[in-house]
Amino acid sequence: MTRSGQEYLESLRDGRSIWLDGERVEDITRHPAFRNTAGSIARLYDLSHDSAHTPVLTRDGAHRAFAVPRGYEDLVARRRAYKVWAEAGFGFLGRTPDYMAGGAAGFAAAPEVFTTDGFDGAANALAYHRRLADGDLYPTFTITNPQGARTPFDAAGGTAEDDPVVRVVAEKDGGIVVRGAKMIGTAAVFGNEVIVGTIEPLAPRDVDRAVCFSIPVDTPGLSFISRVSYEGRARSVFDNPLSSRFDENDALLVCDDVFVPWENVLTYRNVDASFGMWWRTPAYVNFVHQAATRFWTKLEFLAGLAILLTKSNGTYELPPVTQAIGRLLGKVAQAKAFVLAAEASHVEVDGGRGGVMPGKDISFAQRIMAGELYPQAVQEIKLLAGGGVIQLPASGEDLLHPELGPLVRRYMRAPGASSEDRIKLLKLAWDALGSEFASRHEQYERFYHGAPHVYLMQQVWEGDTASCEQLAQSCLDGYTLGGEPKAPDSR
Ligand SMILES: Cc1cc2nc3c(=O)[nH]c(=O)nc-3n(C[C@H](O)[C@H](O)[C@H](O)COP(=O)(O)OP(=O)(O)OC[C@H]3O[C@@H](n4cnc5c(N)ncnc54)[C@H](O)[C@@H]3O)c2cc1C
Repeated sequence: MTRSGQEYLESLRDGRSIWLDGERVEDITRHPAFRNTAGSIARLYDLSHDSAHTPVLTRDGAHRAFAVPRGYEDLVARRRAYKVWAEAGFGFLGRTPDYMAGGAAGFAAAPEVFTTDGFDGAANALAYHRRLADGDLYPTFTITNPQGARTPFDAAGGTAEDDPVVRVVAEKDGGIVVRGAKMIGTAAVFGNEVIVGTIEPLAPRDVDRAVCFSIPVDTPGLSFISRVSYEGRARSVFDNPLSSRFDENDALLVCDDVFVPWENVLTYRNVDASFGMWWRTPAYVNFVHQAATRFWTKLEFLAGLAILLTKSNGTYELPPVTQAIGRLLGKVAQAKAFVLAAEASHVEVDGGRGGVMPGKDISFAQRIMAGELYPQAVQEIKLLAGGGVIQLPASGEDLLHPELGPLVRRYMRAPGASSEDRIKLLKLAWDALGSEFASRHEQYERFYHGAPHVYLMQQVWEGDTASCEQLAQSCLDGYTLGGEPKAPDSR
């Protein structure tokens, strides 16, 4: 059964080890650096119990993202569910519970990928999916090795003993002991379970690092070292409307000799399965389905912001400004088209279990489009915004000050809008476009699905280079020096 927001918040009060700025955070549901975002996530859970949204968000009592899609209609239904939560966070909550839920459904669609010589993780992968769906748990993941420690540490001049990357250090009765760190645990501090794994290809000698497991966030020895909290720095919701409520957090995950029971282990000392679990199951493509829907929503929000901003600045009707809005709407349509096209080009999942997944080449290409398009859209809107987003009172409280308030109200306004409305709009715009929170979002959209040198190469390896090449070659084959043109081959 889906949980209520209150049940979700209670699940976070479990003694988890979260460090922020030298402080061990006692209760993230009450701490000023986390509580509003925890509340925003709780509202997502409550939406599942809102009769207007229940049929869209749930299926058989669980969130739709946990269901293994069996056909095109299921993919469309899942996207509609993704869209409801994406809109609730205006596209700024990337790792809502439905993100990894789709990944878990991907594991369940192809569990045979987890069966390897020496360790069979298939039953554990299915149990992981069932556990999450039945408990409506919030899963997240950390599958990136800390920069600077990617090659085996001893090969790079350190000792294997000092390797900072998560690795197996011992086998014990009933499980394994792991030690090391992973980056970047987005929203991990808000989750119930976290997957620790590896998405990059590993060399055969990396077997100690070739492990993937999921553990409860309050597991002894597991801690999270948070980056600076934008929510914690926010002055108020009026002053920082996005960062004060949608700061999903990023944290370094540290396993200090963590015991992991065998039933939580998905892959064990196997470089091929640890890599393949993301790529040979629909997990990654399912991630993109959620992320692409959220990205489309975020662009809708940004385009809307640009329209409101330019209307408030009195520039909306100027043809070059209207054209810039047209360009932004074109980007929105492009983002939407990737979602619809990936669904329309769905394929059956290998293994004959009857599952389907969004088309791989279009899903993979979405990462290229989004990583390039997001910074362009932000720049475009900043150019339209001008200086008003900077020339703002330090706090909305200035409006309430007995001496200063009347001055602000008199001199900071636009035709047809009160100074309060204009300041409110401009503060929202700067939080979305220029704040530290906004800057993190630019980095997020560029990197959260991997770095360009990885996904661009992958597009070539996985893409249909042959038919593109063949089409160009058929043109070349159609004429010769001094010869008669031939009729093109029918393809
Ligand atoms: C905001 C944010 C949130 C994230 N959330 C998560 C999360 O929740 N879970 C998770 O597991 N990961 C997460 N990540 C990590 C993300 O997966 C990685 O940042 C991404 O895979 C890139 O790896 P990297 O950061 O090590 O960059 P690098 O691989 O170091 O790449 C950085 C740059 O170095 C250059 N470069 C490096 N190697 C090469 C090469 N071989 N050839 C050419 N150029 C190269 C390129 O210019 C590249 O753009 C997040 C990242 C960000 C920024």
